[in-house]
Amino acid sequence: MTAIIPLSELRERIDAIDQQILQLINRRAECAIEVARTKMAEGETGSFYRADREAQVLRKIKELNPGPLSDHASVHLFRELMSACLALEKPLEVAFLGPVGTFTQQATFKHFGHAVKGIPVATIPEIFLAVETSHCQFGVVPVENSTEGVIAHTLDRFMTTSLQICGEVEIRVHQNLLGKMDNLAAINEVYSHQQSLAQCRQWLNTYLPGVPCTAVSSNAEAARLASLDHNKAAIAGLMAAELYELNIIEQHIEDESNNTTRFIVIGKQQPASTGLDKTSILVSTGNQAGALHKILGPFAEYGISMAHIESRPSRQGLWEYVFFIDIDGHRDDPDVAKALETLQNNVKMLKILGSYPKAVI
Ligand SMILES: C=C(O[C@@H]1C=C(C(=O)O)C=C[C@H]1O)C(=O)O
Repeated sequence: MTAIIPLSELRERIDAIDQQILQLINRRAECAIEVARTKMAEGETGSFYRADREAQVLRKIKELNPGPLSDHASVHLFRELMSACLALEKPLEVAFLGPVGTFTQQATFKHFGHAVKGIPVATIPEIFLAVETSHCQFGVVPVENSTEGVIAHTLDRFMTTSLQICGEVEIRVHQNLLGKMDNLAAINEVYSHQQSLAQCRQWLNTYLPGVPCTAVSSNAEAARLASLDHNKAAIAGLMAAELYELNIIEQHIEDESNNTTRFIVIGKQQPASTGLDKTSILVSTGNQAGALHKILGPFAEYGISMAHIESRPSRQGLWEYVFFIDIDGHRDDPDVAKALETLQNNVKMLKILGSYPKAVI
């Protein structure tokens, strides 16, 4: 058995290591400041943030991590370190679906770290607008939920925007029943966003049968309303419980245990290829026979996997549809480029919504 080391000695060791870490992270910060100066000298005017470089840094940390810290913990520490280094220049401004306390805010911090300046915005179209008009450099919007499917508002906005998808984030969504009361019997109404109500439908039918459920603009708004009335409950994340000082009446009330929401980052940047990327496209075929075959053919020909396909009404001709498709790879990767070129000739319209690194954390 190894000898027990006295606590005082261990604390001395930790203090000495902390000093070294502090010096090293500040040396790293100085490098990041130099990177910004170099980028400026090369004529960069926009943000110094680079989605592709950040993904590569985090992947390297995962690869090199010797333990005992988990990969997850190491990557999160470095996520925050990079975020703080980047903010030395000027914190990034990122619009998210507000108010504060939403899952979209959680996704924003998960992707960019906590040194960003998150700007809560009321609706999904307004998030697009904030980035289009350069009020914010990036925006974060929900795009699909594993229980409830796609978020139509987000997909529809892609038909007209010139913004690019620059990243993706996934959040395991746990729903909770929150309120000022301390038992279910006191509840005469439940507020939440319609997606969250849908994710908890069975639970609500079982434990609060007959209690009216009212859809509001966000989970955080539901929590705010619940904080005003002792008989109203909200379904929301734990961040909202803390923010609006609500009791957690019941945790994890989502019907599906793997309930996950995927968010995307929108901006004006086009991240470079990292070797582990995704490309999202929008395709319209017109109302012709064999349309789907014409879309899928080029991907099969060049051996490209498709991660997702979703159809939405085009809003132009009756029964005309557009397809939102996610494929593996970057638009600059040779096989992807060839497949997209072939596809372009097969369809009425092809819009590349963005190539971006696959989520690392
Ligand atoms: C330092 C750079 O700029 C930013 C800061 C990074 C970092 O701290 O590692 C990484 C990518 C950029 O968001 C860079 O481009 O390398």
